[in-house]
Amino acid sequence: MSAAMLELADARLTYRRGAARFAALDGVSLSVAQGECVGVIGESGSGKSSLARVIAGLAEGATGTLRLAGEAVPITPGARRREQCRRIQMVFQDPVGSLNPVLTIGAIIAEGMAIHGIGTRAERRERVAALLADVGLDPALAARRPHELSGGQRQRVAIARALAVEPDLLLLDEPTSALDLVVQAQILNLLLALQEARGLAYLFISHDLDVVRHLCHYVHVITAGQIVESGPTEAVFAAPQHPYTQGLIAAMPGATR
Ligand SMILES: Nc1ncnc2c1ncn2[C@@H]1O[C@H](COP(=O)(O)OP(=O)(O)OP(=O)(O)O)[C@@H](O)[C@H]1O
Repeated sequence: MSAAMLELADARLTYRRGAARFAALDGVSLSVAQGECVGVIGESGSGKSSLARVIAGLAEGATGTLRLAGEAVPITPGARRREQCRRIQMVFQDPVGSLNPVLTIGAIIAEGMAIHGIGTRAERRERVAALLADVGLDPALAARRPHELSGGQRQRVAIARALAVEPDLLLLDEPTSALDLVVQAQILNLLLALQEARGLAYLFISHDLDVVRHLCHYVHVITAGQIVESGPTEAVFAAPQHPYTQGLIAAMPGATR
């Protein structure tokens, strides 16, 4: 196994609930190697999105330590250097809400490259066309706007936008949950192919156990802001140790009870 691309240690995030404090993340540690897909599974409210937000540098008040390829990266929003932000990109669940409706697809994909000073305007245009082809879309779609695309096409655009700035780590937060099953399978296969071609590290967050089983090498199970079980995906699915994991797997459609 190659050296860790992402190392997160003792991540904590609390929210205020009236006068009380509530721990959405309660000491989470995990790592992802280059070329590896690590899954995080748990039910709604277990802390999965909070985890993604902390790693992406979007969670005010988060504590813990984060390293990318051995380099310390601040965990607090606003403290990261632009170059550090570039290296971690996120793909969200909702491909409608995450794409700016007034921009063309080409502008959406090129925006990050411009912010990070990648290429000239002409080079960026060329790169947009290549990225659209890489994610299985017609480069002519660059001139369209998000509302003219299907849900699956929009999610391909979101992936192209993330890849445009050449990240080391992709944070995938329920990237296929809003899609129907056929399109979901196509997007998962695309993610697998892109990972193989580019050696990316993926942190894949999902409540969908089937999807995680299909895609991830290693899996963490989270509940109430804590990881309660971790292991190679097949081992965890074949012989879950923690009662919470056992319950999740027993509740899967098609599980033998
Ligand atoms: N801004 C916020 N203020 C207060 N509580 C919050 C906030 N965001 C999330 N929470 C709470 O923190 C806990 C973890 O939320 P989080 O969104 O991380 O869970 P999740 O596993 O991603 O759930 P889902 O799959 O439904 O998105 C939940 O109990 C949620 O209600």
